[in-house]
Amino acid sequence: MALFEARHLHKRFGQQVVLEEINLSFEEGRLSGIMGPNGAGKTTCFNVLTGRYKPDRGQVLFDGEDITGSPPEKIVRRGISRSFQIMNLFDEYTVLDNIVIALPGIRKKLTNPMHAIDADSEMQDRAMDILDRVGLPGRARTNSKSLSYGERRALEIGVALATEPRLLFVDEPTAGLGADGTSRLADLIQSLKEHTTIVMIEHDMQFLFDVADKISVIHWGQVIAEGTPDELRANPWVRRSNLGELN
Ligand SMILES: Nc1ncnc2c1ncn2[C@@H]1O[C@H](COP(=O)(O)OP(=O)(O)OP(=O)(O)O)[C@@H](O)[C@H]1O
Repeated sequence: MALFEARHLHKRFGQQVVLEEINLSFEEGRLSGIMGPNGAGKTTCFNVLTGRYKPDRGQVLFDGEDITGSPPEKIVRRGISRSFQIMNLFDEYTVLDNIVIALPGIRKKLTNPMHAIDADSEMQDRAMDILDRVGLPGRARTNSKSLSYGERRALEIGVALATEPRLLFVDEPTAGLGADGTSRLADLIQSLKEHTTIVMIEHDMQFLFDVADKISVIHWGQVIAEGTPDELRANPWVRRSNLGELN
């Protein structure tokens, strides 16, 4: 059984049907990619899958349970986390504190998190482990506003990992990164894949084809092609389409 499934999702905004009939399934331990032309509805689909929008029809199942229409905070508690396309960090806090305040249980444990964080060595250790995973251990005490763009993206993924998700949704992680940043991010994603199930929207097809185990192409509100990177490279529609350079 797939860890996560979307069945017959339909979503419209006013008269505009954005998701017509979306069916997706994501296997545990895999990296699943979603691609498609601009405006195809990829982010809307993520918003429905992670509880930000309710679908007009259809079902979302996580680990066999129906989570359709559950609010985002409930979905996070079930083990689904999301790293946003738009940066979502506390700029005035250190890199380490950004992770600590995302850890589960922090709000319960400390009445005033920012004042007591330094005294809580268990939380600090957990946060340092996450910074190790995302390649930022040397930046723990740096103010997050001083990070480079690529480091911010890595920290954002760290914040999403802090909730200890079983499933991590990542929206366009390479957006705004140069060649070096993209290559570092590819290494990071490859190492995260070993422990976390990931679903990723990505425009950079070369990047996606390098890291994904399976890719779904969304167009006209439907999944129009699906398969391994090799299968998709051979797919006549994908080859003919103007989605990007597949080589
Ligand atoms: N909250 C909203 N209200 C009205 N229309 C919306 C809303 N969110 C998205 N849309 C519309 O839905 C369509 C799909 O947008 P969406 O952002 O999901 O596409 P996308 O595939 O993620 O695009 P891109 O690749 O450019 O990020 C667009 O026409 C957009 O204007």
